[in-house]
Amino acid sequence: MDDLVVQTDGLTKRYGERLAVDSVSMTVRRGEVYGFLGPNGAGKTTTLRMMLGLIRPTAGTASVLGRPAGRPDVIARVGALVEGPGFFPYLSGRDNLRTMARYRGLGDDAVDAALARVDLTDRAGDRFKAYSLGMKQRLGVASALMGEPELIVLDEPTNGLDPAGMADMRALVVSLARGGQTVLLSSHLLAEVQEICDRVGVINGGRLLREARVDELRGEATLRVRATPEDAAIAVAMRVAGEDAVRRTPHGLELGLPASAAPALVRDLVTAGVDVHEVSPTERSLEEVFFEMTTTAPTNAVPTEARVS
Ligand SMILES: Nc1ncnc2c1ncn2[C@@H]1O[C@H](COP(=O)(O)OP(=O)(O)OP(=O)(O)O)[C@@H](O)[C@H]1O
Repeated sequence: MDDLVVQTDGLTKRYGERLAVDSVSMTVRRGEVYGFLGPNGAGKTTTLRMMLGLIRPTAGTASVLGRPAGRPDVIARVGALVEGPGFFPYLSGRDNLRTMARYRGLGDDAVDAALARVDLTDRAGDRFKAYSLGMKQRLGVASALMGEPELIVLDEPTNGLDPAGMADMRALVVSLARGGQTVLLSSHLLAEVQEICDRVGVINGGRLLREARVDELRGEATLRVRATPEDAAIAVAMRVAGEDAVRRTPHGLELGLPASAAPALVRDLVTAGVDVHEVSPTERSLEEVFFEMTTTAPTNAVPTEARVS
């Protein structure tokens, strides 16, 4: 389908005994920022390398822009920064990019546009070896952006950056997607993924545990309410939110309502003679969801009862 930029089906990579990627089926849609999320060693880089045609899958398939991964006509439409490109230390940033641009059949205009995009124009004449880590990282991203590729694949793009550099990189990724490009990035930083991604695939132990929109993963927002008498509060809450959307917890009531519903709810509670002590919106962070997922989901580990002691 045209709006599927990446589609993998049962993608698997085995290194000897180690199953680095275990039957991953994922989809990246046109124009989105897709976060490939997982702890160190989860299988992110290996999956990305298979998508780019850098390594062969042991089993399964990956299609990119509707074609089998790694075909020359696809490579030209994909920009990637996976495990850092090799830059020449004694060449300037601009000359490094020019060398790559020639190889890809691109002109100097593509180099200048990419340098401007990552805010490196002023320092483009400096030797690569004199760049800070953040500038090196930005040059790497610039190399992926040359030629306005339809899909940009970035492996841990904020790795090694300071907080300001990370914020710049996030803003850049968001602006790329706004401009119509599709971005697939891997990260182990949940807060980052939560902030900039539209959809995420969560991978652990080589397995794709879940693929969903960030807001779906986090679940619906709820309102936590402490009010007395509680029975009267429950009656009002059920009328406002519906019977199924009211839960009694040790910390008070939890209602399946967004924060915007709080003022009207408080008015109704007070009108019914209920004392309201606290109303606070609660939203699970992706970190909580991720932690739940990676600690409760089945893994490749041998079940305890099957172990021989
Ligand atoms: N060439 C290789 N030979 C053997 N094992 C490998 C090879 N490449 C990766 N692996 C193993 O496959 C597993 C997945 O590695 P991968 O680099 O894909 O993880 P990752 O999610 O990208 O981790 P990180 O965030 O640390 O980069 C790891 O256990 C790793 O040791």
